[in-house]
Amino acid sequence: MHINGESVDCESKELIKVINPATNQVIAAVPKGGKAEAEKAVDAAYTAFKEWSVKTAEERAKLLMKWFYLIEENIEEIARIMTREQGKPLKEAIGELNNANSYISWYAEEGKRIYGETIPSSHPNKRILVLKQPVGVVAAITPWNFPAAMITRKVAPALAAGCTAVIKPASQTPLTAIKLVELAHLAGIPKGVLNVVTGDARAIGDTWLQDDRVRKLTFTGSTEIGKQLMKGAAETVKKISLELGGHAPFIVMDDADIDKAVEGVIGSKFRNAGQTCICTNRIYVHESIEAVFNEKFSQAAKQLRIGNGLDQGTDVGPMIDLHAIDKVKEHIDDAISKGGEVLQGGSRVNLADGYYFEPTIISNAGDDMLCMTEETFGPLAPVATFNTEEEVIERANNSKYGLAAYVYTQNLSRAIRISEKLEYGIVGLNDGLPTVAQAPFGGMKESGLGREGGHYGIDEYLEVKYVSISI
Ligand SMILES: O=CCCC(=O)O
Repeated sequence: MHINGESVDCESKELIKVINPATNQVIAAVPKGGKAEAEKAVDAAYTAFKEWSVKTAEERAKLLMKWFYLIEENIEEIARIMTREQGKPLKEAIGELNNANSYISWYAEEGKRIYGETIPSSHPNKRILVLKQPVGVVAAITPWNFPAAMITRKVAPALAAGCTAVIKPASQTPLTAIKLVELAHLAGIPKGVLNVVTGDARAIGDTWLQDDRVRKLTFTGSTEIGKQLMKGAAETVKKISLELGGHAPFIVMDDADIDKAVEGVIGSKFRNAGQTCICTNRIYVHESIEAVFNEKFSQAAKQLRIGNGLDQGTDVGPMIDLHAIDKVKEHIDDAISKGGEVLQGGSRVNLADGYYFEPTIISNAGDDMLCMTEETFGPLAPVATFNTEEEVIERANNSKYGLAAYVYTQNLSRAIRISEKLEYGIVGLNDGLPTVAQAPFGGMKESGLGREGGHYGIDEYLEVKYVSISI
């Protein structure tokens, strides 16, 4: 762990094993921190806030950019760490790190543009001045599927805004987080500004929820845990951002460029072995193009090479663990029992004791199937058909989730109509990979609160204050 600029152990001396999902081998162990370590991290962040928050944005940007360049210089090494603890192919790990780093450079600049406002007063002898100020200590709880990007997406705007942070990375993927924080210290980011505590999620999370010095909680993970954190944060009325579950529909209209749609859905569905919150979960294809779409989609999925992410040429790595595999199997069994037909894949792959699963396509999907109503979080692509635009919009919106949706069409009016009607925070219009640092990533309904990325993303770490001046 890293607390107050130092690499530290935990009081209990207990350890958590880190397992490579490609081999099921233990590759490292990290301290199992708890309440004591979580408190120490907040002590450090709270103390560091006093000096960090009054630095100029320019000074903070210089340090953030040094961190950016160190990540860039060490990208291959960090990517290997990520692939070994998380499983994703090395090329995806490098892609994630470039994306993660782009949040650091983007926010290093954006921190310089935290503009206030002056508001004309209704009293002739008054002036109103609006200030934006850092919220204070930020607690970031991050998931295993993006071990770097989910951290920088939170802490880059937080630090640029003048906040300090305590991070709890997922127990499956703490090594990338530790490496990133080590590099931050090497870059000269002062001690206490960025702290990482590994260990018991419940003990650490509860400690931070109860601590009123923590003024902001930011979390990416399941809707179930997000709801618990939201309740916990209410005790001390913290600001919160939640990036929760998704159940993305991928709509292919009859006028779509089918090759482009297939390319889009392959990326959107199978990257990270289907384990991203904006992965396509259910596909709706116009009934007139079903046969040709399914043929091309199956052919493309068949080309994907499954293997250890460290091996050259691997397209799809292992899933994170057995639990993840079981959920995919459950969704496939349920779909088959309800009339689904397996066009491609469908089975676990026995390779080096790892958690591999074939990219799987199921046709004849019905709205009553688990995979059409719940987030699968794995490489399963159910394809359903539809007849009219109104019908598909209604079916796409019929979900408690509202994170990302995808639409493929070449008709401009239709593209705009559908994009406006989809109840989702992100719409990929002829675009299967919409995530970038300058755009406001986030969900509607039970997919979350707040936005990460773009100028919206820094507001999450700022308080608005107005000064009423009588002259
Ligand atoms: O899983 C959530 C993040 C997905 C992305 O960054 O595109």
